[in-house]
This record gives sequence, C-alpha cells and structure tokens, in this order.
Amino acid sequence: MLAKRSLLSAGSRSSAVALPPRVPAGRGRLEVVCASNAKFFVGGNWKCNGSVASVRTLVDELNSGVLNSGVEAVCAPPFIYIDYVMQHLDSKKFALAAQNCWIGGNGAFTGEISAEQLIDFGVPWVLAGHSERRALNGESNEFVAKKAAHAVSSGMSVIACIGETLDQRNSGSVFKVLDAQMQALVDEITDWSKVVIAYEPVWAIGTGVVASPAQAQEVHAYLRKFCQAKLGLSVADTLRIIYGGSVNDANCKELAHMEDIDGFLVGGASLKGCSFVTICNAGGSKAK
Ligand SMILES: O=C(CO)COP(=O)(O)O
Repeated sequence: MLAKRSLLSAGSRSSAVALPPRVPAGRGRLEVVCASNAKFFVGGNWKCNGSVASVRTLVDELNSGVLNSGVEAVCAPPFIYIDYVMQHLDSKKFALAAQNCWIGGNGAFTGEISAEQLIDFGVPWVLAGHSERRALNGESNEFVAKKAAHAVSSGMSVIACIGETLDQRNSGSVFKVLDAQMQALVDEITDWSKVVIAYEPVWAIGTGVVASPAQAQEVHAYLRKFCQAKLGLSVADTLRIIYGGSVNDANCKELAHMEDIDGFLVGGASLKGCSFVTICNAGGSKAK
C-alpha cells in the first residue's frame, strides 16, 4: 500500500491548487474531504494496436524494465494477444487486463467475451466504460455500470472509466456529467474494493492535450468527495482515482505529485516499454 497521505480540510486542499479555466464554480457542495490511501496504480491500454511482432517487442521491453516495488502495473492488450502476453510478460511486474467484457454471463452473445471466461482464463482486470466504447459502441452510463458490477460480482477487478467531452467542459457541465457517470456506478457496484476509477477527459485522450495537474487534481478531489458522500470515508480513502489522457514520460511526474492522483491509465505511451515503465515509476515516494 502507499504511505497514507494526510487528511486535509477542504480549505487547505483547494487553496494549494490554482483553479483551471472553464470549470464552473459552486461544485463544492460535498463538505468533507479525505485523501487517498492506496497503492499507485498504472494501467496500459494498448487499445486496438499491435501485431504479433510488435507485441513480442513490447513484452520484451516491459520485461527488461525495473519497476518501483510500490506500483501496481497492469497491461491491457487486445484480446487476441492476451494469451501470448500471459505466457511471456513478467507476472511479478505486470498484471493483465482485458479492454472490455460482456455485460452478463456466457450465452448467445456473438463476438462477446464474458467476465466468467476472463476469470477462467486467468485475467484479473477489465476496463469498463472507456470513452471510445461509450462513443463508438453507444455504451450508456447504465450499461457500463451493469457491466462493471457483473464483472466485479464474477470476481474481476474493474477499471471504470469516466470523463467529459470538450463541449461538456466548455458548457460548464463537467461535474454534472461526472455525477451521472459515477451515480450509475454507485447504484450497481456493491464491492468497491475491486474498483479503480479512471478519470479520462475525452478532450485529452490521444490529443496530446494533457489536463494540467490543477485541472486533474480538482476533478479527482471532487470525485473523492463524491465517493465519500455516497460510499463512506473508508471507500473514498482507499479508492484509487487515476488519470488518463495524453500521459507521457515527460508529464507524468508533475501529475503524480497531485494529492488525489493515484496513478494513470495510459494509451499511446503504453506502447513503448521504456515510457510505460517511466510512467509506472512516477509515483515515486507515493509508493512504500
Ligand atoms: O484512452 C486512454 C487510456 O485509456 C488515454 O490514451 P492516450 O494516453 O493515448 O491519450
């Protein structure tokens, strides 16, 4: 586990952070704030990238990297490469995730893979609700929440992804959007010890436009307050809230310094072994 960070009052936390532009005021309606108390978590989402040859190279690069002992690192290859990665990636350093699973159990669902099958195959983690699936596959908040809850109840750990679009940010509805995404998860998931929340603003994904540390911290602190109000202090305190969107080896350290950023979900930079290892190690002193 990470060394426990001190609990701060809402005032002392927010005064340390310069508010970013275009974020609406008046969201601080949840009063009590707590800090995270969990191991730094970094996921690599390989998305629909790679070939037999490039996956082999990436696995070799990852295996030769040296990770901080305190980091929990997870790689999410495309389904078709999971078997190879499972056989060859150093499981003492990296766990495996699937990028998606079906909303329920086995059955007549052509093209789907169930959480039960992933567990059967030895894959402990799964992503749910990545913005690309929300946008391209029409996955609603409720669908994502039901899928995440089913995966958790099947024994999987879930990286549940949320985040606003640029239009939503510009129109001042960031927290309304996040409230709806989070509330759907709160309504369905009963065991939060198996959940990591990935805040991935859509405008930062694959654009090279990373959220500023202050922007990300503001949202993460808000999400933690939301969880405290809905799920209680102990869940909020231990829940990992990780940031995703144009994280790379140059910007990860500054982001990792922020109090409520408990790790990263990495796309493009996770395809380069040395960059991903650098990002995994960005938690530095956050790890025991
Ligand atoms: O979508 C992401 C991770 O799930 C982030 O992607 P990039 O790191 O390429 O912006």
